[in-house]
Amino acid sequence: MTRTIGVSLKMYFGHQRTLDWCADVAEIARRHPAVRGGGAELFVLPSFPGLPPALDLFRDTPVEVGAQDLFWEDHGAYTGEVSGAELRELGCRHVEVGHAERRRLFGEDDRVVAAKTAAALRNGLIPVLCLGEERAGSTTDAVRTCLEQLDSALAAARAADRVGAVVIAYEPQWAIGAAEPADPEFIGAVCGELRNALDAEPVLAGSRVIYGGSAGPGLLSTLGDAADGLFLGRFAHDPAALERILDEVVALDGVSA
Ligand SMILES: O=C[C@H](O)COP(=O)(O)O
Repeated sequence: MTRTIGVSLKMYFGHQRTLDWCADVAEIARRHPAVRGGGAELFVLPSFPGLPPALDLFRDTPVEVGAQDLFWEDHGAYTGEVSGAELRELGCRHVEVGHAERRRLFGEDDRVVAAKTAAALRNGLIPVLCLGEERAGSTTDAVRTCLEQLDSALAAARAADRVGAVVIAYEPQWAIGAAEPADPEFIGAVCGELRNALDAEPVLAGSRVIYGGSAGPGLLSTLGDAADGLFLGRFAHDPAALERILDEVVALDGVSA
């Protein structure tokens, strides 16, 4: 099974540190058996100014580069915004939509998330659609919240008949920026239900369900096949930690082979 491993650098690094991190990760990707053998699909989301140099640094690797946000229109008088059309023109493959921090700090609501998801798909980008409940509770409640968010996020793309493969990043909001991820059994239960929902819709074929929220080395080995991969934040800041996660992909492949 191929594991999808995404990293968002959020706004943690300055420009030079972003370039140094990308160069280190590109060097790992060039030689690591998980990446070379296709066991791991890696995507990296730096800040906007980091995109062109990151695309250059990863050019001779299979690592995909994407953005952390986009605007819902493709062109026009929208000071300060960046369109999906421009991201695609640059060579981006992914774009993150609906992260809890954008909802909480920038007032993005379901309508905005749906418009941005549609803009991503319309421009040939894979939305990394962040879903997750606000407070810790039962798996049933978490699944219900995520399915409602998924439905709402895809509404505008459905209306435009532009639905396609997405990466769902299941991120319980209470586990983001925490010391530990959610309980692996809990993660597996929610990701399993999200997988069932995706499988029920042929138009979403090729979609992935990955887990984010204080994910780091060790989690993937525990999750096994319960999720399609991880969406990493702080615990991928050290490239060596990311390499350990890729080692886990190799070990898991060995187990399932
Ligand atoms: O974008 C990544 C997620 O929000 C997780 O971040 P974190 O691992 O630093 O909690």
